[in-house]
Amino acid sequence: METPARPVPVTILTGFLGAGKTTLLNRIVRADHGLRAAVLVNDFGAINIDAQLVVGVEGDTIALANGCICCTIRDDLLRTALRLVDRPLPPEYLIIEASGVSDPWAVADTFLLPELRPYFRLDSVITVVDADYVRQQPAYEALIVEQISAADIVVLNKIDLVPPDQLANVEAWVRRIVPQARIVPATYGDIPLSLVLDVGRFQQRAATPRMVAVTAHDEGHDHATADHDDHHHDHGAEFATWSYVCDRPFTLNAFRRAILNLPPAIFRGKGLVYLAEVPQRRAVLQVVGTRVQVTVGEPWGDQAPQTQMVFIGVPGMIDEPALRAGFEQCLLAPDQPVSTAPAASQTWQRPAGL
Ligand SMILES: Nc1nc2c(ncn2[C@@H]2O[C@H](COP(=O)(O)OP(=O)(O)OP(=O)(O)O)[C@@H](O)[C@H]2O)c(=O)[nH]1
Repeated sequence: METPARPVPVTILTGFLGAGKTTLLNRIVRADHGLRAAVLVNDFGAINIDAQLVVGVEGDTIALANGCICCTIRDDLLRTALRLVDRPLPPEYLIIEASGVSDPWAVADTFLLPELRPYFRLDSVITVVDADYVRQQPAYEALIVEQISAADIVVLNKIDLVPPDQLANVEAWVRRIVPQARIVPATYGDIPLSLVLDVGRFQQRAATPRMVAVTAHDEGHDHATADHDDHHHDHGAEFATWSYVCDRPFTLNAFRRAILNLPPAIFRGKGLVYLAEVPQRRAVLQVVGTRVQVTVGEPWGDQAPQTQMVFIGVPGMIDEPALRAGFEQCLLAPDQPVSTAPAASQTWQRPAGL
């Protein structure tokens, strides 16, 4: 394999489940950057929903599902990256959306391996933070802090959902974890492209030792630092995923009930939904904590209508038969009438206490 004249710049998008990485990625790929970009999307669940939600990439979108590129399917990342540069027309830019459970240090490390180093240049690690929800995940705070600590740029997202004093608190908390990073407040990942692509921030800090500030749950008690070099663990122990696929349509009202009845142990859900009320279009489900969005999206096109959903939650607390039974009850019965009024996009609120 020939070494390219200019190594391909790599941007790693990271951040906890539901923070807004795919939303930001969509903005980046739709923007007018004129680059032949390849996009690599990693979903922790068995189905790669995110790759189906990324639209309009000039080059291509490659899905890496059923594991995390920082640990269980790290070799897939290495092989895929090598295949990209071996193409007759290699990409001019590579954007990687890591799964919401991944450790960005480990993803970055892969690009520093001797196999990849000649072909790629890490440009920056961008960590997307959900300003509304980030402090409400105490069980996963260590991972969230690790993701933030790897950032060259923090996109402080969802500022539309938080009052100014909460925003100031979250920003101060982020600043304590990663004092050297640039922090960019945003709504729906709406930030200038010049702040995220080809910014060369990774190199600037490459010489500094990798020390991660670990914060206590109690605000203001930031304490020791730790070296995270060998942190390639399997996330299977920390997160459980469950997927549901079905070719028959749901009715919207029953689906709404099933989603609002999801157990609190499930804090993330996403998928494409085949709804009887809008059979010709893909409905997109998004569950982040208590917030649920169902958006009526693009026509199914060549794809046969099919519900594909992934749910992520606390291991040992997801009753799969009960979940399956709940969704089977949403299926349209053969003689059941369907509302002729087309279903519009909806926002629902799950009960608090999640
Ligand atoms: N209100 C609000 N919602 C947002 C914002 N940004 C993203 N969202 C919504 O948050 C949900 C999750 O966004 P995604 O972009 O899928 O999040 P993600 O980080 O890719 O999630 P994972 O794939 O689980 O890691 C979607 O319903 C988005 O529409 C924002 O700034 N404000």
